[in-house]
Amino acid sequence: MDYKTIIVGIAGGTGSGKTSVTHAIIKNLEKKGIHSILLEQDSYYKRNDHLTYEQRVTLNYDHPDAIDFDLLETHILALKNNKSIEKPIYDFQVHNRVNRTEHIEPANLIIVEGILVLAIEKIRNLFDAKIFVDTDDDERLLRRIERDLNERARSFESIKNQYIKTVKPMHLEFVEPSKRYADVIIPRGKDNKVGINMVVSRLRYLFNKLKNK
Ligand SMILES: Nc1ncnc2c1ncn2[C@@H]1O[C@H](COP(=O)(O)OP(=O)(O)O)[C@@H](O)[C@H]1O
Ligand SMILES: Nc1ccn([C@@H]2O[C@H](COP(=O)(O)O)[C@@H](O)[C@H]2O)c(=O)n1
Repeated sequence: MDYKTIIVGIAGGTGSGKTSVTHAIIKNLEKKGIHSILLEQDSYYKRNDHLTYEQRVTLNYDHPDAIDFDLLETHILALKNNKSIEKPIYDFQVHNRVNRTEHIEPANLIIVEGILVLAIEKIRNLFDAKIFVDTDDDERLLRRIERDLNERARSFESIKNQYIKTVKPMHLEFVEPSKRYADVIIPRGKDNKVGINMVVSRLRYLFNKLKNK
């Protein structure tokens, strides 16, 4: 293998534990002196400045068209070519990007996390390792309800309506079928310490190979 940069994709349904698993991987690698950078698919939701808040609330945020995958691809390729990027910042409470960005410097290890990152062919093809976090639907839903109530300023009614109208159907159409592209499936999310440690070991191996070239 001839890596200049290692790019890892981490997908899974909403509430599956992708973010928690990703942070566990990053933390474990950091302890071993390996710095990685994270691109969250959520940061790449398209701007909807032309819509009112009431209109933005009703959008389908689980369909691939909601996300600017062209910009995500451009940013992954820029980092791979040793160039810095300005990562967008998304605000879930107002359903829109904010006017600030986060400056990200290149690193040898890039992690791209999000519900659809394995579903989109041109993004999937950029990954050296593809991971799917697999958690039971009922647990994912319970976690999502709790999180959206506490962290995303949503009402129970809005969470329920969104789940039935868009989240569940898009999960069945796009997210769940993308599991077939994964190299590694991590059941149960962050509680699966063995699975996480195996991924960390593999990434350390690839990183050391890259460093010693
Ligand atoms: N194993 C777990 N047990 C209990 N709560 C969890 C677990 N994993 C994640 N959570 C919680 O569930 C919510 C969603 O987890 P997160 O890692 O953000 O998932 P995702 O990024 O897939 O939506 C968060 O509030 C998180 O703290
Ligand atoms: N304005 C928005 C944008 C996205 N969502 C939901 O976020 C979910 C993806 O994030 P996870 O951390 O759960 O993977 C996705 O299922 C969207 O429905 C939203 O509710 N509002």
